[in-house]
Order: sequence, then C-alpha cells, then structure tokens
Amino acid sequence: MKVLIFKTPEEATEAAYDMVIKRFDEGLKTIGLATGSTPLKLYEKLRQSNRDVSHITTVNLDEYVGLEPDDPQSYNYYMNEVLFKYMNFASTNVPNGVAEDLEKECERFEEILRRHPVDLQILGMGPNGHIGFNEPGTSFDSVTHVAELTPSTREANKRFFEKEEDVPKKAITMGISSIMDSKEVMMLAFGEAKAEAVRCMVEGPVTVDCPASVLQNHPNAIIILDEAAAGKLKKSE
Ligand SMILES: O=P(O)(O)OC[C@H]1O[C@](O)(CO)[C@@H](O)[C@@H]1O
Repeated sequence: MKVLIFKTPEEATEAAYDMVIKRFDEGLKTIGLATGSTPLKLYEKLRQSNRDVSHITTVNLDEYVGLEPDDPQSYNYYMNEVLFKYMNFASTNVPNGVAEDLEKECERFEEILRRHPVDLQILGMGPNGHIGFNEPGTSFDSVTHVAELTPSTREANKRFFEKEEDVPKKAITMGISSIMDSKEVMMLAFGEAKAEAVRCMVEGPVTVDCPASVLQNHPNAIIILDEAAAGKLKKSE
C-alpha cells in the first residue's frame, strides 16, 4: 500500500488526475469509478481534458436500490451529469437499482466485470471505512450484491437528499472481492471526517470491521490523502 499525502484536496486531485491520465496513455481498457463528493474535481478535470476515451469501458461501484437512472439522487444520474455526457467512453456500466430482479442484476454486473476486468479502480470511502457500499461486517469474499445501508451511512449521505427518510435503505454494490480483483486501486480520501477510517485502513488490523483495511492486501493500492484525512496517521509527511 503506497500512501501519498498532499496539503489540500486540490493538490491530491491533481496527483490523482496525472496518474489516471498516465494509465490512459499506457493503454488502460477498463476503469472503475466511484461516486460521492470526493472524486468530483477529478471528474471535472477529466471532462475538461477532452481525451479520446472511445476504447475505454467504465464500471461503477454501486447504485441505490429503488432510484430510477434519471432520478437526480441516483448514481446513474450523477455519473451522466459529471462525466458520461461529456466523454466518448466505449461503454459505461452502472448497476440498475430498479431492476425487477435484483439478484439477476447483480449476476449481470459480475458478468460485465468478468468481460471487462478492471485495470484501475477509483475508490472513495465512507467515514465508517466502507468501500463501495460494503459496510463493516461484509465478507471479504463478497461479489456484487444487494447491501443494507447502515444508519451511519444513511446519515452521512443525507446531505444529498431533501430529507433523511428519502435516503434509500439498500444499494447494489460491487463486493469486496470484486473490488480486490482490480489490477490497481486508487483510494481518495479528503477531510477530517475520514481521518479515523483512514487510520484503520492504513494502520489498523485487516478486518471486516473496517472494509477499507482489505486494501492492505492489495498488491497495487495507492492511497491519496489530504493532510486532514491523514491527520490520525502515526507519521504524516
Ligand atoms: O466522497 P463522499 O461523498 O465522502 O462519499 C464516500 C463514499 O460513499 C460511497 O458513495 C458509497 O458509494 C462511496 O462510493 C464513496 O466513495
């Protein structure tokens, strides 16, 4: 696990962007994408880059169950608004949270991952250490599945909704094993609210209690932090 610490989220994003572009130049075929507020600036820089990405497939980590793809709170909508409508990706894949048969939808998504092995997976994390929507306690062997969101995650994500009751209780998420199959992962975490989860991820034991700690076992994980998110690490440089 390689940990890089930058003064500000802007500087950290710059480094993340340079790395993504380098991978594009090296012939990356499939990129895994995350939602949330953390990668927004990275996506802004990508869409401004005007890169030809017609040979690149995207897969997304997760989607809320019950939200139509055109619902402004859905991750399908988010991805369209911040990236997909500006860039000519070969294909984009976000789970369908309103599929009639959610189990089949999870299998369909795993099949996409088999056909398009992820070269680089961008990750964010929840304040409780979740990756995708793999909440504490999720098996490291999990593949794409329907996850129950914890009250703390619903609380953390309510800022994107009008009322807390509107935050869905379930989501489809790539599993921890699906995420670990990616050849390389790039975790972005900014702000003090992530500091404890960052500490568990980097310095804590590898345990299902902190899903992101599994990245210690990934052969190719890069963790990009701002100083606030790195604030609880023993040695922050
Ligand atoms: O970047 P934010 O807004 O803190 O969101 C954190 C994380 O929560 C999730 O959105 C849950 O999917 C992660 O994918 C994301 O990276």
